[in-house]
Amino acid sequence: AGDHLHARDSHVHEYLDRREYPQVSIAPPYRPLVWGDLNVIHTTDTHGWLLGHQKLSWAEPYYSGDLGDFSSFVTHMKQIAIDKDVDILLIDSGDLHDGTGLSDGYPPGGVDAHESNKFLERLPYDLMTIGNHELYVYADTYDMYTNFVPHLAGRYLTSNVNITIFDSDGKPESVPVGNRYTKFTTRKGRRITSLGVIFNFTGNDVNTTVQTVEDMVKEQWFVEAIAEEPDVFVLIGHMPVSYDSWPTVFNAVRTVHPLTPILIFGGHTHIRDCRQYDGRSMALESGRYMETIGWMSVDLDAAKDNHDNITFTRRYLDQNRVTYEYHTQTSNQTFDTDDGQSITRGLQELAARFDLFYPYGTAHQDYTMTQNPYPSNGSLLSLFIDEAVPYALAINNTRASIPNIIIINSWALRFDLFKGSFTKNDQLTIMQYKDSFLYIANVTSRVANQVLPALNNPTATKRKRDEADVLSSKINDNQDSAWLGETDGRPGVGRREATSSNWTFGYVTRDSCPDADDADDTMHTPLPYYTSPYYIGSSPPNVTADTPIDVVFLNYLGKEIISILNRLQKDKNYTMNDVSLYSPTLTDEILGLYAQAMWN
Ligand SMILES: Nc1ccn([C@@H]2O[C@H](COP(=O)(O)O)[C@@H](O)[C@H]2O)c(=O)n1
Repeated sequence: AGDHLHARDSHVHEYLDRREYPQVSIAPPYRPLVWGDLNVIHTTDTHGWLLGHQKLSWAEPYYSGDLGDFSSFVTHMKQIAIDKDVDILLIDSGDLHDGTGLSDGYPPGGVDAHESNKFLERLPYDLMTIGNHELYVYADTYDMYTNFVPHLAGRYLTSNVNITIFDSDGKPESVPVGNRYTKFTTRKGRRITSLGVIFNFTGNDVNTTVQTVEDMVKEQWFVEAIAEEPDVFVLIGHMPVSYDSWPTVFNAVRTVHPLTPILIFGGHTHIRDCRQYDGRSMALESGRYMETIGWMSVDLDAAKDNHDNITFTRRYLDQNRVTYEYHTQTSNQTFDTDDGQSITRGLQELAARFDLFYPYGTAHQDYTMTQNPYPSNGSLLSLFIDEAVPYALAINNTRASIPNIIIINSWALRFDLFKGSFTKNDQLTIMQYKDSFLYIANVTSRVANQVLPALNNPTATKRKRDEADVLSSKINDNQDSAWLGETDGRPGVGRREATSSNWTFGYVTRDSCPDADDADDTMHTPLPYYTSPYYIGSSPPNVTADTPIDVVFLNYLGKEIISILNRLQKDKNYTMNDVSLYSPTLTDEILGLYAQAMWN
């Protein structure tokens, strides 16, 4: 234990020294940002990645900035805006929870992201909104409502999300988590009206409410909020800018104000994306996990008193110090602000306090979500469902000798696993949900083996697959297809390790705004991308068709499994009463148990 603590402390100090000088060479942006008279820096789906990406497999070094660096960047950009005498806003589109040890590695009795959010409070956000990950667990929403939202002083917007709170007599009251809308005036005197909208999310916890976007725009408060014409509408939301409900909000505003400029900042699908719903609007989505910082600029003064299309620019910045120093014309010596450095130190201390450097073992290769096909040796999904879950669930389990099939949703896995030390933080970046494994006993192997194909069948999984297809088609749209030719016939091609010859790997975006190929701030070669099924399962046991086996699944999938079983057979009507807990082991413990046993 002494060695471990020593290693942990030296890790903190090494980190603080090392980060200013990236260990590998990374390419800088290739041209300055274009500024307008209103400019916006945008984050979304940060999911606790406040220390950025610290691994060396490509393209991780491109996202190696941390929230302290980002804070310094924002401070410099605000000063540049003052020097240029223009406006600048800082906006976030939600999903602060669920993603790394900083948000999810809290000790028993803690609340997800309570500590990591204290660092976000120190950034000068002008507008923020709520994501679905703020709504899976009531305690998280309540923590946002009580502790986080007040810091935004009326600018945390939840136009269609309520929380039910209880007074001392237990009397419930449903209230907006933040404000439904806000109106404010910028430093340069521009009048802005803002809303904060979430997509039609249905997985929220009891005592939280999500109103559909279609119903929201019919509300009297909405009609009144948009009635007065501002200089510009800035609509933010945890809602994808493509293939979702932004047009409903946009059209509701446009009907009343045919010419008012509209800026939209979306999120949720974790991609770089852009749309223009008309010539006087732009909608931007800025990726995920502190990989991407979005930039939008607009010339509003030129849009006054005419019907012309408005000039917008947008850019997807890689989140690293080289990017930040390039755009602020600073150096390693002049870049850091005191507050930025204090945020970095505080995050490192939090990581040490949560014991996030605790090593479970050493991985001898990378396992990826999308850079290797599923199934394959390099696929994280294969490692998880074929090896890690069967191993971890068999520990101290009296049912381990009964044949089973284990089914999970592949999106429960959230990030790649990289070669090298596998720590508590790595475990939580890959699988942070505290979902449990349930089972239904005595399903014949014949029926059990049909469950997975039926779940992945297009009719049964229409809604989920629609989402998945939209996402993967967007990702494919947004990836240069060049690598397909390059890697064809080399299915095991893995994530590249950092060497001088491959340092340009990263995002290659093609979005749906003008100059569609021109929005990435740094030029890259794309990494491989493979799609995988939404549901995956362990190998079926080698037993006869009428052998009774256990169907094991994540609690997240309970209702779907029951309804599929009832479609596949008519001998028994399954209900939740047939479901029991399979193992006390939760999803966020699986990989640590496996690594401890297999990677030491
Ligand atoms: N307890 C949970 C909650 C969610 N999931 C999975 O995460 C997906 C949502 O994440 P986004 O970042 O896309 O909002 C959801 O579709 C589930 O697959 C889970 O497994 N367990």
